[in-house]
Amino acid sequence: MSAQPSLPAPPLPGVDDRWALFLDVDGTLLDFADHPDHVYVDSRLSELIEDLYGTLDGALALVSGRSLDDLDDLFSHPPWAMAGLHGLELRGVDGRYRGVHIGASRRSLVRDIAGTIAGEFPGVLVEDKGMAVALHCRTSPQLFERLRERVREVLPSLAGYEMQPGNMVIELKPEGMDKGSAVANLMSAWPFRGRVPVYVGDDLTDEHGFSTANLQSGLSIRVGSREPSLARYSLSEPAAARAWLFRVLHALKHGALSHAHSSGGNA
Ligand SMILES: O=P(O)(O)OC[C@H]1O[C@H](O[C@H]2O[C@H](CO)[C@@H](O)[C@H](O)[C@H]2O)[C@H](O)[C@@H](O)[C@@H]1O
Repeated sequence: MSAQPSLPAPPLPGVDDRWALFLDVDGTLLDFADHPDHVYVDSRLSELIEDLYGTLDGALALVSGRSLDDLDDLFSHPPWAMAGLHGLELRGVDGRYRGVHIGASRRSLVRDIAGTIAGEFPGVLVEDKGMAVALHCRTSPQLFERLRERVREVLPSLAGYEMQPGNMVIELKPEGMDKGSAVANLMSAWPFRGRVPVYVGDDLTDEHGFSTANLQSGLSIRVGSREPSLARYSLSEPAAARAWLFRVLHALKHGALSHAHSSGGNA
């Protein structure tokens, strides 16, 4: 497959632009670590998100493959809206929870099957996320394709579940929701309704978010260089995404910084 032309860096908002920000977490706001628990949200990042949330009158959401419980721990129980487990869990800015429910016996079946597969692949780590389970191979990336094939084999015994590949991870998750649906859902109500959706993400699951942003005349911003992508803009890495978000905050509050004063490179 031929490479896509390189994507431009995203624009900054004007002070009167009514953006709604949808931010993926791992690989976008946070640099990758070898273990899901080894990531850290420093005070600079949490203050940045808090400030953006206030400046956007609440129109900011995290959209992640992590569970809401995990996001609450990482971001210290924030007030902003969050979609967890790729949209299977959704909590609005009003604190109301809407989510898929999967019974205990099904959860334990999925967990058991994932545990069996991990046992066959030394180096693969199981992350139990409740109704979804992730099999991580970041420390043994050569296992990714075999792991994907093995998970594909067990899918017929897990009706209602689907395989979700990601960055050095293969997940088993209930069908029927994705990040794009979560964004569309949030965009249908206050404080998001009527704003321009701006979706920033790095992974395959974020393509659904890019699609929704594009459909709603918004901005789709890919972090990294994964191809192909529906994104129309790009930032090179999480550090560039964070630097761009600082400039977005400044632009919303005071107008865009001149190039000479902007910090951090992007695309
Ligand atoms: O949608 P996201 O917020 O990007 O979450 C996607 C997955 O992120 C986590 O896994 C990824 O980050 C880990 C920590 O850096 C890394 O070790 C792993 O290889 C990555 O795939 C999280 O653990 C998953 O549950 C999320 O689905």
